[in-house]
Amino acid sequence: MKIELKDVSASFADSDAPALNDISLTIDQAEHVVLLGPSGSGKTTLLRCILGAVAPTSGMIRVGDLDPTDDSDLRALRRKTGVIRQGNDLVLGLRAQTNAVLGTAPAWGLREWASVLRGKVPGRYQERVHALAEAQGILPYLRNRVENLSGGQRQRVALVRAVLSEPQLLLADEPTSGLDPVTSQAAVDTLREAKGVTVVVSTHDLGIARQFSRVIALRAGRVCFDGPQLSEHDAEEIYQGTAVPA
Ligand SMILES: Nc1ncnc2c1ncn2[C@@H]1O[C@H](COP(=O)(O)OP(=O)(O)OP(=O)(O)O)[C@@H](O)[C@H]1O
Repeated sequence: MKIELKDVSASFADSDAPALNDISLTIDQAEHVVLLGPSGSGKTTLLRCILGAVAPTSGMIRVGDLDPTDDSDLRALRRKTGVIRQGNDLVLGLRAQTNAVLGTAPAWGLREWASVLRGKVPGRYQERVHALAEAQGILPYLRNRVENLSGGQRQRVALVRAVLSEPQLLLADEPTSGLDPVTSQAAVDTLREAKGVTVVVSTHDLGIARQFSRVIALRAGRVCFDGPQLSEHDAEEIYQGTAVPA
């Protein structure tokens, strides 16, 4: 899905400075993009605006032909989008494998619901859940309740859930936080393998950023870098605050 933002600003009631300040950018259908920027620079807010979870105070957003601020478009947008949130949002009390299939629920019939209620993975998802869980190193934990998993294991369950629903858009907010280098790379590989899917990943990890062909950096709610390759010098500017707002 193509993402277009034009003059988008967003503010929160209890903050003086806008979280996003006049952002205009286009992310093409099937493009893979990394969002960088210091803590508080607006990365999560930008992802939430694209998802329709935060309404901009001004400006225009289109995701495909959908308007995230329009309630009637929002359901369709959410169905087409896989999301990995910071701190994730798994359903406690359910097994990892049940959480992993929850993103596919809109497509379930009675048979799938019956499987899930018995704590099983519906037949048509079994092979893919197995493969994704194996790639993420969480196969041994699939039957565990998610509250008994480590933070990094939960993070990977959230990744499997997001990818399993075969979204047209993947929004991943710091999907590798809390992961060791090996599992972090496996998570990045899974995101990069999502061919034909528009992928937007926020991260603080410059090593991850360098694996993506486009980096968009924010500073104080503004785009301060938008380019294909991130040099040491660019990274220094982004984090020292000397990059000139676009
Ligand atoms: N729900 C909220 N209510 C009030 N202010 C908020 C809210 N969410 C974010 N903000 C503010 O908006 C600004 C941008 O926050 P945001 O979470 O988008 O930054 P970020 O770049 O994702 O940060 P981090 O890298 O620490 O996750 C910050 O100043 C933050 O305090």
